[in-house]
Parts: sequence; structure tokens; C-alpha cells
Amino acid sequence: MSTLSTPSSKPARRTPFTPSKRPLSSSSSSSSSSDLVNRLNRTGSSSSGTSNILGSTHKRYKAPVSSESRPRTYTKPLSTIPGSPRPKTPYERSKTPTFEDSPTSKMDVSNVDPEAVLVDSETVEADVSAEMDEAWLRTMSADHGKRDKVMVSIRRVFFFWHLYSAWIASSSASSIHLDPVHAKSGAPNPAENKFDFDSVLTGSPNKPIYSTVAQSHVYAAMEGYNSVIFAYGQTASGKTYTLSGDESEPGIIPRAMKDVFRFIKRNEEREYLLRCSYLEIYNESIHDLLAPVGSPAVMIQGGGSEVILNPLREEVVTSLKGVKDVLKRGESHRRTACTDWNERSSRSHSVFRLVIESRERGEALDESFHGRVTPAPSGRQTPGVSGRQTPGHGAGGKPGPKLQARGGRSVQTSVLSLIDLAGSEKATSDKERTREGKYINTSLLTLGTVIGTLSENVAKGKSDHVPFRNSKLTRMLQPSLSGNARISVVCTINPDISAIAESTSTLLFARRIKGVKLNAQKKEIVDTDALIERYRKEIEDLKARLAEKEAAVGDRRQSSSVSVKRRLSVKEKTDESKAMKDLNTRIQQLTKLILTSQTVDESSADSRPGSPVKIDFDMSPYQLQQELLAARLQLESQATQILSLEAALEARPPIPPENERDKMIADQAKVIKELEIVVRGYESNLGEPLRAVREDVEREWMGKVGDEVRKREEKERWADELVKQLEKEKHMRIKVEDQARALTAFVTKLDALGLGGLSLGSINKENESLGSPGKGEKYVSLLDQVPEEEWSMTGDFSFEMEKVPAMKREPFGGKENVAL
Ligand SMILES: Nc1ncnc2c1ncn2[C@@H]1O[C@H](COP(=O)(O)OP(=O)(O)OP(=O)(O)O)[C@@H](O)[C@H]1O
Repeated sequence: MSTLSTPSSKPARRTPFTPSKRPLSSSSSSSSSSDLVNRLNRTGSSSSGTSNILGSTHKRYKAPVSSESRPRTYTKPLSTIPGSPRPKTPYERSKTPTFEDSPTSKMDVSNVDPEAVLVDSETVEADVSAEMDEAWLRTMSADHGKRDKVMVSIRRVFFFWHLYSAWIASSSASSIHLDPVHAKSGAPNPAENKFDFDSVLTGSPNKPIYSTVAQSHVYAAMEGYNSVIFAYGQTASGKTYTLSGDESEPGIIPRAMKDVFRFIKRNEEREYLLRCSYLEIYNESIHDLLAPVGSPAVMIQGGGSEVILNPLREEVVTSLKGVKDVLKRGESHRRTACTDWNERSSRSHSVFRLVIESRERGEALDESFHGRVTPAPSGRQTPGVSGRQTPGHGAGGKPGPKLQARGGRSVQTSVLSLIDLAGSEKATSDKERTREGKYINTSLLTLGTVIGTLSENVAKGKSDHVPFRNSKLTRMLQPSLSGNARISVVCTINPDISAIAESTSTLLFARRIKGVKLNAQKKEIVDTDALIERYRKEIEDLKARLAEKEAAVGDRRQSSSVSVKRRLSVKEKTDESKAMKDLNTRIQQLTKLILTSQTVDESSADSRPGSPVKIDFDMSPYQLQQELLAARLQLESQATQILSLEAALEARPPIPPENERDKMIADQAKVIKELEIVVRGYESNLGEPLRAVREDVEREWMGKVGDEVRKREEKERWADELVKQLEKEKHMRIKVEDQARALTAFVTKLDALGLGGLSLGSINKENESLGSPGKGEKYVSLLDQVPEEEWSMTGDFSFEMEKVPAMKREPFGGKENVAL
């Protein structure tokens, strides 16, 4: 924990929005408070009531808060040497209420009018103006926001009792390697023993660390980029010393805060709204270090690039002193304890955030637009750790106002996050410390896995799942690690031989995080109302100029005067028509821009249905009135809709808090598992028997169906046979009929020749001489024995017919003894 130095004296300060410079008291505390009260009083006209409330309580806000005011059970250890065993001291957060523990403070963001607490080059404390390295700033500003990789630096501590360092650091080569003597002592692979980074630093002074590791990121945050700086390393390796430092060697956080105000001091064009929050992740739950003891844990809502921390107290700061107070308060609430390695070991990951909102200064413009500017909506949006817009909260989750884009001036929003991670450690001799250590190690392991997956995805062009949700730390850092922030990591290394394995692990983590790709973007909110007004004015001017030109052309044509009517040269004509064309094009462009910015404005307003407005500048006043009426009606119907939606929202069952949701998800997973077991049981217990029954039924019926098919096929064959027989019979009948006709003709011929008297007996005799048929038998055609109508029904009788010699057959018609 650091104790920040307080400047001893302060020169005069200016108040915002007033040209007059009013000297203030030299006491930093009173100067701060009186300055604030004065400013609040001055802006009272625009923020009715706010100034009075703040004015009446400002003394409480200004009361200094020291860590001593919080009784702690922590006792100072005997030794301060890291690495040597220490007596164990338990700790706990103070239960004694102080004014900071009240549910709300004067500078809580929900209590202040943002316009009254802006900081600019005139109001910023003068003591921060020193030590501005302009050359450095110019070099660095060229780089702001352009880095697409994490900046990784190594800090190797070296204490006098470390007679010897196992790690040889080269600051000039920005590399560090293990002394070959120890190459086998803990390093996994000799080739892995040399590491190159953006910078490698040694020594105790914190100033070079700050300027190398953090300064460019702080400036990037001031210029609108989200920035994250964190320290990673084994326990007692110097992370807190690097981030917070001590009175003689302030660390990154106090130096960064000083630079924030320096930046404001030298930047005369912008004004700033600064808000701080301070939280810690202890045993996988998030605690607001600025909230009263016993406040509910902070929840992480949303996911992906939309991480929201709620409820999280945000305090507006207007001076370095204000930031120091906030830091002191937060640090007094941090969980630290004596471990075997560190007399004051951080038992949690701590995150200090500064939300920076800024816009161009411009009071004159503000006044001209004052009547039109929309008042701050109640659902103020402030960025989460990542800089994404999340619902901003003051004490108790109360929303506060935000800095408004005004007079055409856009508002830039960014977040500077300074993170002191708890150190990885082996099991300690204390049970409670070991339990904490497990949480710490698990979340650091998850951070390592997340970083490893991210850099592997980049290196191999993959998109493997990144387990951000496996720990609170990685979930909170997800938007930043996913790319929308500039990140600088300081990895602290213990030079001791006994820590070679841990130091190697830290260096491997540092090497992996180098591979994470970043693409930080500035976030800017544009005042579309003002832009539209500007465009409208420009259109009017252009239209007037165009009308002038057209009138001039008309005059020339109509004029009888020779000098006026003189013929224009080709060039003059071309220039004139080009000028008119340009004017028309610009008018069209501006009209389009108006439509675009209105559409953008509407679509950016959350949950507001888009209703693009078309502006026709040639409309008559009557038409405009009609439009206005229609718009009013639409507004009314939208208001009704909003009311009914609000009612529906209230009627909706409340969204359970995160731990309950996790429980519900776990319960549902349990139910799904049970159902899966039931389904499997159904398959093995019921599914199998049912399948057997079906197979039996199928077997039985398949036989029957086969018989039936066979029978049908037989019948079809039989029917075919019958058809064939019938065809044959028909054919035979035609043949027999032909023969009958021939015989009749023959008999008729014989009759005509007078040979009809031949007796049958003579024929028979003749037949006998031929040897067939037998004695006494007559030649009778079988056809004569079959009734004519049955011919078609008889079988094949061609055989009998063929036996009948052509000349001896009986005539048809049943005639016996026919005389031949
Ligand atoms: N570069 C340094 N120069 C001088 N003293 C240092 C340096 N680094 C660390 N120390 C001292 O070493 C001790 C342990 O350092 P520190 O608490 O910063 O370690 P840490 O990594 O934050 O440990 P933990 O993870 O347990 O919180 C402190 O007393 C600190 O003052």
C-alpha cells in the first residue's frame, strides 16, 4: 500500500468558465474544498439545488481520511525483508463506521452536477505543472493508440541481501537470461532461458519504471484510448511496490495521477470530468473498496465486450488531493496479510480505475445552444473497466449524470485501469493464507490460459474458445484482453536462486502475453444537434449565394444595357456554371449529412425505435406545422408505448442475482443429466423389449404376406394360360369353319354332278378297306358331338380333327349317311 505525498503549498487556481482568476488558500485541503464550493455555487443557476446541497456538506467531503482512522487487527511485523519468514498476522476490514462508510459521499457521481466539477488547464492545481518532458511527449504522442501489441516489461528487484542474482538482466538489450550455472536448477529447457521484452529494468527507483512502462499509456488514456497497466509476478517480487510505491518512491498509480493533472494543465483546449473507482477481487468475489463495509458484492453483468460492474461506487475527483484521498480510503480497505514471504502480502487483485470524460472547451457556443441541449438522462452511461459503456452508478447503484456533448463538441470517454495482481505462491504455513493462495493461483492460472489461448489464436490464425468466464479476473478483463485497450504489463522477478522456477513461469507468462493482439479505438460521442444546426446554417448561406448568382444571370439576360449584356467569355461562363454546380453539390451533401447524423443519433439511443426524419427546406409553414403535429402525435403514441413497456417491465419477474443464476444454471444442468439418465434407462429397459415384439410381429406377418403373394402370382399365371387357350380355340374354330365351308361346297358340287346317290355303306366299305376306323364304326366328327355353343369351352381338339381324312369327314350339322 502506498502513502501518497501531499504538496505543501499551492499557487492560485482558476475556476472554470470565468475569465477572472481568484486566488485561493494555500492549504491544499481547504483550497480544494473552497474551490469546489465556489465552482458549485457559480454553476448553481444551471444546476438548481445541487450547489446548495454540496455546499452545505463540503467540509465532510474534504475531511482527510487516513488509514490510521481505521482500526485494523494487522500488527506490524518485525522484519521487512522479503523472502524471510514472518510472524503471521490475521486481518479484517474495519467495522467502525466512518463518514466514508456512509451510503453516499459528496463526490459520489450521482450527487454532483458534472458541469460543476469539470477540471481544465485553468482550474487544475499549479503544483502539477513541473517536470513536463515536452520532447518525450512529442515522441510518445506519435505512438499513442498505435500499438497493436501488449507492452511487456520486466522488473528484476535486487536487495542487498541478495548477494547474487540467478537472472542476468541487460537493460540495453531489453533481455534477461538465467545464469548458465543454474540452467538446470528449474528452467524447463536451456533454450528457454533467454527472454526478450520491450524493456528490462532493475533497481529501486520507481521513476524510470513509470516513464518506461506506464507514461505513454496514461497519455493514451488522456487522449481517449482505454488503457490497462498491470503488475504480474510471484509473491513478494515487488508488484505493489511498483504500482503504489512508498512515500519516498511513489509508484505508477500516484505518478500516473499526477500526470493526469499535468496533462490537463498543458491542454488548454479541453475540459475534463474525472471519476475514480477502486475494487478488489478476493476469493473470487468482487468488493467495492470505496463502498461502506458490508455493501453487497459487485456483480459482473453482461459478457464479451459489454462487461458491466454493478453496483460500483464512482467518485468525482477534481484535484490530485482528491485522488489521494480516494486511494487512501480504498487501500485502507484492501486485504493484506503477513505471509511466509511478505510481511504485507496483497491477498486480492486490486483494480483502480479512472474514467476520463473530456470535451473541447467553448462557453460561447454552449450558451447559444443552451436552450436546446437535452438534459442528462437518468440512465447515465459510464464505461466499465474496459471502457465500454455501462450503466454508471453512484452510491447504492444510483445513476448519475454524464458529461454532455455540447455546441458541436464531441465527448471522449476512456478508462485508465491500474491493476495490482495478487502474487502466485506456494502453500504457506497458515491454513487461511493457503486457502487464499489457492484462489489467487487459480485465477492467475486462468489468466495464463486465457493469454495463452489468445496469443495462440493470433499466431496460428485460429479462433479457439477462450475461457474468460473461468475466473472473475479474466471475465472483468475480457474486453481489454479482447483488444479494445492499450495494455502494459510489468512482470516482477525475484532474483533468488530458490525462486528460479517461479521466475521462469513469470517470464513464460510475459512471453505469451506479448503475442496478444490489440486494436484500441477512441470512443467519441458527437453532439448531433449542434452539427445539424451548423449544417442548416451553412445550407441557408449557400442557398442565398446560389439565389444571388441566379439573379445575376437573369439580370444579365434581361438587361438592355450593352455593358451589362456583354457576352461572357467561355472561361467566365465555365467558372460561373461550375461555381453554381459546386454550391448545389454542397447543399445536397449537407442535406444528406443532416439526415445521416439524425439517423445515427436515433439509432445510437438505446431501445428507441428509429424514425428517420426528412427535412425539406422548401416546405411551406403550413406543411411544417402538419409535420410537427404528426411528430407530436407520434411522440404521444411512443410515450404510451413506453408507459406500457414500463408496466410490463415492472410486472416481469425480477432477474435473479448472478449467484442465484449460477445456481439455477447448475440446477438445470443437474435436471438435464437426470433426464439423460432416464432416456438411457428407457433405451435399455423399454426400448429393447419393444424392438423384440416388433420383430416377432414382423416375422409372423412376413410369412403370411409371402403366401398371399405366391397365390396371387399363381392365379395370374393361370389366367394368362386361359387367355392363351382361348386364343387357340378361336383360331381353330375359324379353321374348322373354313373346312366346313369347303366340304359343303364339295358336296354341293357332287350333287350337281349327280354323284349324290353314293350310299354310306359303300363309303364305309371303302373305309374298311383303308383299315380305319373299326368295324361298325362311323366316321363322326368330334365336333358333331360337341354342341356348337360349347366350342369355346372345350380344350384342344385339333388332334381329333387332324385324324379325319379330308375326303372322309362327316359334314357338319349332324347329318348322317350323307350321300356323296
Ligand atoms: N524494487 C524494490 N526496491 C525496494 N524495495 C522493494 C522493491 N520491490 C519490492 N520491495 C519491497 O519488498 C517487499 C515486498 O514487495 P511487494 O509487497 O511490493 O511485493 P508483491 O509482489 O506485491 O507481493 P504480494 O504478491 O505478496 O502482495 C516490500 O516491503 C517492498 O517495499
